[in-house]
Order: sequence, then C-alpha cells, then structure tokens
Amino acid sequence: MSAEVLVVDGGRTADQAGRPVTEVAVGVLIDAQGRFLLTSRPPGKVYAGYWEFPGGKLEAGESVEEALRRELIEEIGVCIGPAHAWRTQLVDYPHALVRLHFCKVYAWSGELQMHEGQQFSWERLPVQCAPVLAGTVPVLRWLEEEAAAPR
Ligand SMILES: Nc1nc2c([nH]c(=O)n2[C@@H]2O[C@H](COP(=O)(O)OP(=O)(O)OP(=O)(O)O)[C@@H](O)[C@H]2O)c(=O)[nH]1
Repeated sequence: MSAEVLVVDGGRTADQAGRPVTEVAVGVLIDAQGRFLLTSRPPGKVYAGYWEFPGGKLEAGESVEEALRRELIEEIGVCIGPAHAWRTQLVDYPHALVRLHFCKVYAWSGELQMHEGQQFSWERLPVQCAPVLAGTVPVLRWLEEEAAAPR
C-alpha cells in the first residue's frame, strides 16, 4: 500500500483536496513464464497509445475484483480467476484523481482479443514498449523490487 500521491503532468503541487477520486481496478496478469501483460491505451482515450496494465473504472456497487473481471472481459476477452489485491496508488492527473487498485492475476480463461483496438505485449523487466503511462511506472518499480527480494 502506498500513501504517496503521484502528481502527473502540469508541475502543480498535489491539489487532490476536494476532488472526487475515481477508483480503478488494474490487473497484473502474470503467465507461467513470469511475463506480465501490458496493453496500449485505445485510440480516443486520454493518453491513447501509452502502455499500461489493463483495467478500468469501478461502476457503482462493484468490488475491485468484480470491476476487473468485467473490464478484462470487455477489453481483452479473457475471464480472470482470483484477483489478488496487491498495491494501491493515488495518481493526480490533470483530467482526474484516480486510485489504482493493482491486483495480481495468475489464472484466466479465453484467448486474448483486443476489443478496443489496443496492442498487447507480454513483457519482462526492463520493459521494451514505450511510452509507459506515468501511473504504470511505480508498478514496474515494485516488480523490480520483488524480483530483487522475493517475498
Ligand atoms: N487501466 C489502467 N489505467 C491506469 C493505469 N495507470 C493509470 O494511471 N491509469 C489511469 O486510470 C484511469 C483508468 O481509466 P480508463 O479510461 O482506462 O477506464 P475505463 O476503461 O473505465 O474508461 P471509460 O471511461 O472510457 O470507460 C485513467 O485515468 C488512466 O490514465 C494502468 O496501469 N491501467
């Protein structure tokens, strides 16, 4: 769990007081070879073309796991097994203040299908795709830390 706010684009001080927080469920899908899945943000969305972990906003009444399961079916065509809550990160973008709930996922069914015109890549550290979304960068650091000192 991280209490720090990541402030992105604009060079302002964290001005999150009073802004609504958008809760976002994000999946770190890890395959049998230890690779993780990154997808590019679809055309037409903010930060289109930037690479991120797949996921999306919680709808009213949804848990993080429910939202993640729904989003991944909608966006990449796979139905996930258990979502293991891992870390959270508050990110202050000019367009939104988001709380990212990162979950590790080791099991899913179905073949990857990019339903929104994204690209996908199974990655290892250091990642080869660029640019990476600012809110994704801390996750890569956490993965590095875990690789250096497995829990
Ligand atoms: N999915 C995802 N979103 C991230 C990550 N890192 C990060 O800062 N975000 C931010 O979290 C928010 C997620 O919104 P989204 O646009 O993907 O969600 P969504 O599919 O529900 O959007 P919609 O409103 O178009 O339906 C965006 O502001 C995005 O910039 C990440 O690794 N994965």
